[in-house]
Amino acid sequence: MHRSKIKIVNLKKQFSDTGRYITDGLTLDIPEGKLTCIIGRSGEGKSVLLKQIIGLIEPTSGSIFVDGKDTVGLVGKDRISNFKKFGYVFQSAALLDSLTVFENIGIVDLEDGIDPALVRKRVQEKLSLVDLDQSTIDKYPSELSGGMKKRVDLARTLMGNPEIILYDEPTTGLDPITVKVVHELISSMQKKLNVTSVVISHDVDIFNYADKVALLYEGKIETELSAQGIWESQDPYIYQFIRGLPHGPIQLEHVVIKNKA
Ligand SMILES: Nc1ncnc2c1ncn2[C@@H]1O[C@H](COP(=O)(O)OP(=O)(O)OP(=O)(O)O)[C@@H](O)[C@H]1O
Repeated sequence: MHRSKIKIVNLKKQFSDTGRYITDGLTLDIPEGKLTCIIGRSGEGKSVLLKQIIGLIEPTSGSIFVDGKDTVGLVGKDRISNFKKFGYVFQSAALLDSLTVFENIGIVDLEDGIDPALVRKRVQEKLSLVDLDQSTIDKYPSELSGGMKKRVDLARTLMGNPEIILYDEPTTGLDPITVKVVHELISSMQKKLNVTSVVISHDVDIFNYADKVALLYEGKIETELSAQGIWESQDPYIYQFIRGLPHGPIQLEHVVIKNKA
C-alpha cells in the first residue's frame, strides 16, 4: 500500500451560470511519489478538477486532503503554503517571447530581488534536471523547438520545488515522437525528484509511464486501475475509452445537464 498524497472525498462543483455539476461527488486517492493519469472525454471537467486540487477554483462541497489536511476553504497563509506545494504545467508552454530562457525560468526570483548570479545558478541546476544544454540559457523561446519549450516550462515549474506537479494535457499539439519525449521527461522527473505527478492526457502513450489511471465520467471517477494492466482490462468504460470505440457505456455527446439546486 502506498501513502496517499492527495485524497479527494465526495467533491462537488457547481457553476452558478448553468447549474450543472461539473464535479459530482468525486472520490479519488492520489498516491505519493507516483504518476497518476486522469482521462476522460473533452469537456468532462478534468481541468476544473485540477484547478480545485490546486485551490484556483473553490469546490461547492467535499474535501481535498493534502498530506492528511483538508485544504478546502483554507485562507491566508495556509492557503498560500498549500498552493506552494504544487507546480502546474499548462497545455501550451506559456513562455514570454521577449524574455530569455534565464529570465523566463527565473522570473519570480528576479522579481523578488534575489541576486541575479544566484538565480542564474538555480536556473542552471533546473536546466540540467530537465536535460537541457546550458547554452539554452540565453536563448529566446522563438529559437526553441516545441519539446525544448516544454522542458523550459517544466524547469520554471521546478523553481518552486513543488511536491506535486499537475500537468494539464502537456502533449496536445505535439508530434508523436515529441509526445514520447515529453512523457519520458515527466516520468524521469518524478523518479529523480520523487514528486507526486498528476497528468491529464488524451494520449495513450502515457500509460507506458503511469502507475495509476483514473477515468472521469459524468463528474465522478468511474474506474481506477493500475496502468500496467490497462490494455487487458475488461472494464467496459476503460475498454471503450482507450480504444476510442463509438459504442459502449460512454455516451459520445456530452449533453447531460444536471441541475440539483
Ligand atoms: N469558470 C467556469 N464557469 C463556468 N463553467 C466552467 C468554468 N470553467 C469550466 N467550466 C465548464 O466546465 C466544463 C468542463 O471544463 P474542463 O475545461 O474542465 O473540461 P476538460 O475535461 O478539461 O476538457 P478538455 O479535455 O476539452 O480540455 C465545461 O463545460 C466548461 O465550460
